[in-house]
Amino acid sequence: MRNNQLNGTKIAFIGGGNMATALISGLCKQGVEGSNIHVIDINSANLAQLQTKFGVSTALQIDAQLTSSNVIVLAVKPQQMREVAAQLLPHIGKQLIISIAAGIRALDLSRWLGHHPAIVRTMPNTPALINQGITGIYAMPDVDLAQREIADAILSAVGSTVWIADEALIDPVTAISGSGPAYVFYFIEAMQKAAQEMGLSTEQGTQLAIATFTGASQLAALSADPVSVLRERVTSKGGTTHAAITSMDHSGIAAAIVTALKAASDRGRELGDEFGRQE
Ligand SMILES: NC(=O)C1=CN([C@@H]2O[C@H](COP(=O)(O)OP(=O)(O)OC[C@H]3O[C@@H](n4cnc5c(N)ncnc54)[C@H](O)[C@@H]3O)[C@@H](O)[C@H]2O)C=CC1
Ligand SMILES: O=C(O)[C@@H]1CCC=N1
Repeated sequence: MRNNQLNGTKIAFIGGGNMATALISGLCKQGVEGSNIHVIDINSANLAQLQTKFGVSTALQIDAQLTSSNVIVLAVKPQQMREVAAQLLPHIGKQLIISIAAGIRALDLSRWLGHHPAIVRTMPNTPALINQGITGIYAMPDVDLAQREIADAILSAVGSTVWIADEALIDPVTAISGSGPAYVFYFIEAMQKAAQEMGLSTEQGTQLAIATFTGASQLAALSADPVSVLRERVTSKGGTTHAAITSMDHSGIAAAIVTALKAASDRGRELGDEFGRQE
């Protein structure tokens, strides 16, 4: 087993959708046995797929196997979290609870779970599907070191992790990297449209746009220079890039992006308020 931290750890998921599937796939690639993973979902088709693909055990509702797990990952939508916590409450013991839901605050989840102390709130993203995810992680003060290491090992199975000391900053993390893949896809879609309008084929536009994102991201990751310097190196005086960047500046694109990401972060906080208030 490559990930010794998780050796023998029994992990249960409530919610077996997109993000849970990415995490389970990453865990299995890390050598976690499917027999150590249990998934609860109300959708039997999702469960059948997970069972076939990863050899995990499954159930349509909370059962003894979930109760005997060491870690429970809550991977349902924020709107379902309160109801799931209520179902879980009578069955909960000393398990480490990891939530991946946007907005839902650790303290609210803890209260819904009878003041359960071991709550870790995380924000992964969909590149987890190809082991290139990045996850922000916050742990409540009573989560011990061994539990923090387990949480880190689970999320590291699908990419890298960034620990966040102040839970309020998980909403900005959600705005940057949780929702972030959608902004990148949005930009790629715009580049595809421009390519097509200027006469390139759909295939050519797609290939050019995606390879440019991959190459530029890798360059930014590997270069010792700041991203602004990398941008300046592309931007010849009086050249083509200068024409595009000047146009973007005139349209206020950078400022609009900052405003948009703040809206995402605000929405995360609102979700927390909306569901945290419910008693
Ligand atoms: N999709 C994304 O890019 C990201 C999503 N998240 C968070 O991950 C969580 C899950 O999102 P996705 O996987 O995208 O959603 P999804 O809709 O693919 O998965 C949710 C799953 O929960 C199941 N479910 C609903 N009610 C249930 C219940 N009472 N008991 C058991 N299972 C139940 C559904 O059948 C579904 O399979 C959300 O809270 C979201 O905020 C976090 C980071 C990124
Ligand atoms: O849009 C959402 O609410 C979720 C959280 C981050 C990405 N998707």
